[in-house]
Parts: sequence; structure tokens; C-alpha cells
Amino acid sequence: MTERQHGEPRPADAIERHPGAPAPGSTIASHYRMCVGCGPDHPTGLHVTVVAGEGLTVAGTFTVTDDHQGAPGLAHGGMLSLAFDEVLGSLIWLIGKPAVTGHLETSYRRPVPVGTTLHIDAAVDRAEGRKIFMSATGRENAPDGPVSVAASAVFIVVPPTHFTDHGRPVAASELSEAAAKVAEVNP
Ligand SMILES: CCCCCCCC(=O)SCCNC(=O)CCNC(=O)[C@H](O)C(C)(C)COP(=O)(O)OP(=O)(O)OC[C@H]1O[C@@H](n2cnc3c(N)ncnc32)[C@H](O)[C@@H]1OP(=O)(O)O
Repeated sequence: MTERQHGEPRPADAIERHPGAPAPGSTIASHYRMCVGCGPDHPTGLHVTVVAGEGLTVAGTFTVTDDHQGAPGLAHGGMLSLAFDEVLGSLIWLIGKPAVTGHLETSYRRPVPVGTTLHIDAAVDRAEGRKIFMSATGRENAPDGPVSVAASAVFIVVPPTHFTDHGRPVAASELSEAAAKVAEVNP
């Protein structure tokens, strides 16, 4: 085997759906009740919802409210970026490995008014070592509506201790079933 030269891209690695992944069509529960992206207990969070798709895909929704405005009546770009981070991050439940956002690029194609529901389709494109390359599109008010926002990301697989080493220990009651399952798979 020839050694990889400095700066040379890695060859793509196989990446598969984990056998314990949520079934296609099932909801991927919020991983943390106070998450600003998906937590049901967050008072002004995005309350993003996500459903597992076939293969390494998910479909999410985010409804823009007054709490998410930048210009009056329009979604703040950072909030839209957050919605994409959340939906793309949900793909890790299909892979069954903890990972964090290393790089996120967001392309804003149309203004997104308050009251809009963005339908966000996201997929894993490929993996190279610990890097997982993903992409997503957000469509206005329907799964086949016009594309308002598109994004691509690189998530980096981390040890499960990443979250407690850098964050804080969490009580089991703060986590979703899905989060507990990943902790089980990757103790
Ligand atoms: C429980 C689920 C929660 C989900 C919440 C939604 C997702 C989030 O918002 S996560 C929060 C935001 N993200 C973060 O806080 C991450 C902060 N950054 C870090 O902790 C570290 O920089 C981390 C872990 C990403 C990488 O550090 P480290 O483990 O030392 O990686 P390192 O060994 O240098 O690099 C590994 C590979 O990743 C690549 N890489 C590292 N950082 C990046 C980056 N930012 N962008 C692209 N590639 C990167 C490296 O080039 C290397 O690639 P290769 O193997 O081809 O040479």
C-alpha cells in the first residue's frame, strides 16, 4: 500500500447505517431536552423535528417564529444555519458514532419569512477517516418547495467522552432514548 502524501485527500471509507439505527419513517427524538436546536423544553429554541429516512438520510422541519428573526419578519441567517447544524447532526444517530460539527457552510438562496416551515433533507455523502461529509437542502413550506437554503458540513467522529470532558455530565432524564442508545453502543 502506498503511503498518503501530505495534503493528498484520503480515499473514501465505507460508511453504513448502524443496525440499531432508528427505522426509516421513525422520529429521531431530541438528544437533549434543552438543546437550542431540538430541545422540547427550550423556550425560544428552534424545536427542529427530524424523521429517519432510507440509507443515510433524514428529513427535518423547522418553523420560523418571531423568536428567530434578524430583519423584521425574516429569519436570521444564524438561526437557519443552526437548523441545518441540527438536522445534519441527526445523521449521526443513523451511523451510531458520536461526532461534532467541524465545518458548516450555508448558502442562502431566498429570504425566509416568519411563519415559513423549512423542509430540510440531509444526507451523508462520504467518509474519510474520522471525517463525515454531509449535505442538505431546505425547501420552503413543502418537501418539493423552492430551495431557500443549502448547506454542506464536515462532522468529525469523537470519543463519547468528548461531551463530558468539554461539557458537563448529564442526568439520564436530560437525554433522549436515542442518545442513551449511542452511549450504549459506544460506551
Ligand atoms: C450529541 C449530539 C449533539 C449535536 C449538536 C449539533 C452539532 C454541533 O453543533 S457540535 C458543536 C460544535 N462543534 C464543536 O464544538 C467542535 C469543536 N472542535 C473540536 O472539538 C475539535 O476541533 C474536533 C473534535 C472537531 C477535531 O479535533 P481533533 O479530534 O483533535 O481532530 P484532528 O485529529 O486534528 O483531526 C481529525 C481529522 O479531522 C479533520 N478536521 C479537524 N477539524 C476540522 C474542521 N474544523 N473542519 C474540517 N476538518 C477538520 C482533520 O484535518 C483530520 O483529517 P485527516 O484525518 O484527513 O488528516
